[in-house]
Amino acid sequence: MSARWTTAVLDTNVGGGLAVVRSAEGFMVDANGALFPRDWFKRQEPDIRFEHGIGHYDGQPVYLIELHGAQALPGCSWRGLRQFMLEGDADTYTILGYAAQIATWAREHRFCGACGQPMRQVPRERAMHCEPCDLRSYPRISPSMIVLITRGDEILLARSPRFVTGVYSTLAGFAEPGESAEDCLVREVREEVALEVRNIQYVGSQCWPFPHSMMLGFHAEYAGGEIVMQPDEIEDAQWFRVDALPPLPAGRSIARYLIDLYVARYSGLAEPVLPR
Ligand SMILES: NC(=O)C1=CN([C@@H]2O[C@H](COP(=O)(O)OP(=O)(O)OC[C@H]3O[C@@H](n4cnc5c(N)ncnc54)[C@H](O)[C@@H]3O)[C@@H](O)[C@H]2O)C=CC1
Ligand SMILES: [Mg+2]
Ligand SMILES: [Zn+2]
Repeated sequence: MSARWTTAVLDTNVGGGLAVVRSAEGFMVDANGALFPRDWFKRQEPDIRFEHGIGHYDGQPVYLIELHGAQALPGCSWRGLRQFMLEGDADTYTILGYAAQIATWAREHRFCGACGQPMRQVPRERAMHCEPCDLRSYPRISPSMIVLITRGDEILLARSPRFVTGVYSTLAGFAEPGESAEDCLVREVREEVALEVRNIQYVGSQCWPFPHSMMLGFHAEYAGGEIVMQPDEIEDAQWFRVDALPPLPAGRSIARYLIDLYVARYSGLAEPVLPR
């Protein structure tokens, strides 16, 4: 959230406001950015799959419009959410991150998981509803733990084969049913590098809309064991001295924040601010 952006469930039958436009190719942008006058956009006869009213930006209603295909409009192009995370301003990224999660959920909950019938948007609530089953589906959020493990002037960083070449990051993993956040953290650390940790401290959280994680960030101290890398998941894991770190994750990630925070505290520098 920011001071300028608040989420809301808006009536799509009311005209006006702004639109963010999404397709499988990402979000539509032109020279003015990713927010379009909604009535103007609808006059371009887009092939709309669905529409949700998602919030207010500077008091103006904002709608998400999802298209069937990546139609080209003059002067417009498509840009992925990751690019906005890396390069966009914080407000635009927050709005599009939220829109992307609503779009993912709306696209994946068109039919009831119990009976297979089409679901309908519930007015004034962010939910899809199956009438015969009286079943509601809400946007999915997946809790994920992320932890920086330290050993004095060394920190543990690892590479997944999915990462950008050369980049090392903190360990992370999705919570399973039946686990506390701390249980999950201990299990993930054992699975990925076979180490034991102690003094688990919660640091802060971050929404990570790729596609719907809620990152819970922790710091933990090394307690024992030798690194054994999990096949397929972990390509490399090493202890790095705080003054000799490898290429790190993007500045807006909580992974980077956890690393920067520890390095700042260890070196007596000013502490960074957790990006939202
Ligand atoms: N914001 C940040 O700084 C960072 C965010 N992340 C995010 O954290 C999340 C977890 O990290 P990973 O190491 O990839 O997870 P992980 O260590 O649990 O392994 C991924 C595996 O978990 C399973 N999985 C996928 N979606 C799931 C879900 N919703 N619930 C339970 N299991 C699921 C799949 O088998 C997948 O291959 C990812 O979304 C990743 O993008 C990871 C590192 C940094
Ligand atoms: Mg992992
Ligand atoms: Zn049903």
